[in-house]
Amino acid sequence: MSPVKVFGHPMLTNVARVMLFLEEVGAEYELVPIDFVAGEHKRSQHVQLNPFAKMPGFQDGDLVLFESRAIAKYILRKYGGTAGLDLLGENSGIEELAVVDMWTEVEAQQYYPAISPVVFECIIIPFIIPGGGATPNRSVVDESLERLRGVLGIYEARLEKSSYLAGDSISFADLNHIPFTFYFMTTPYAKVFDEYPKVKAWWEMLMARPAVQRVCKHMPTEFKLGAQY
Ligand SMILES: N[C@@H](CCC(=O)N[C@@H](CS)C(=O)NCC(=O)O)C(=O)O
Repeated sequence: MSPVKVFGHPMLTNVARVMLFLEEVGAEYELVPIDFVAGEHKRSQHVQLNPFAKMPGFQDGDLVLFESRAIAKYILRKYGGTAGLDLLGENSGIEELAVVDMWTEVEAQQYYPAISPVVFECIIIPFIIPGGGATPNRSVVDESLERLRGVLGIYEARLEKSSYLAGDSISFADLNHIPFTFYFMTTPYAKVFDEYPKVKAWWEMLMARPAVQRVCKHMPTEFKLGAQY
């Protein structure tokens, strides 16, 4: 049977998220490149897969999905059992499952809104979006860093009690932090994490995972104006 297909560019955060979970479960997949600089994601062929004209698109036979976190859950439900990975906590009790769900929401509702403006201002707008080049908006960056410090303080307290956010085993909630944090760590503000030793150690544990390393090698750590990624 043909492998599942991921449509997008592997350097993009939400494409990387989907690839990460495919790599974690060891599933076979095909990455179908989309030239976003040329606006290929806005053309009808891609819009049939993702009506919001965003990446990734995802196809498994007749099933077409968009929204990277939902795709990632599908991947874990389809292949996680064979891989012996219960990252969603579905084989545990409803209490453990609820804790994974809670920290998964924290990533999407608290962490992502705090960290992403810094990544947008420092990397995505100046270097990746075609026609970029704008310098970072200082007040957006400062406000986001303040918000991020608030979130990281809560993570620090949590990680004093357990190795990972949802307990002593790694979960979906932890791994969802990879794509944006990876790029944040290439900004001049990476040292914010040094203020939170438990968070820093947790991040290093996540980065040491072979699947994470395989996906992150497609994500640049240096950015230049006019470079083709
Ligand atoms: N919530 C969506 C966000 C998708 C998204 O914004 N993808 C970005 C790449 S990481 C994109 O397609 N950007 C191109 C554009 O907005 O034109 C998801 O998680 O899949």
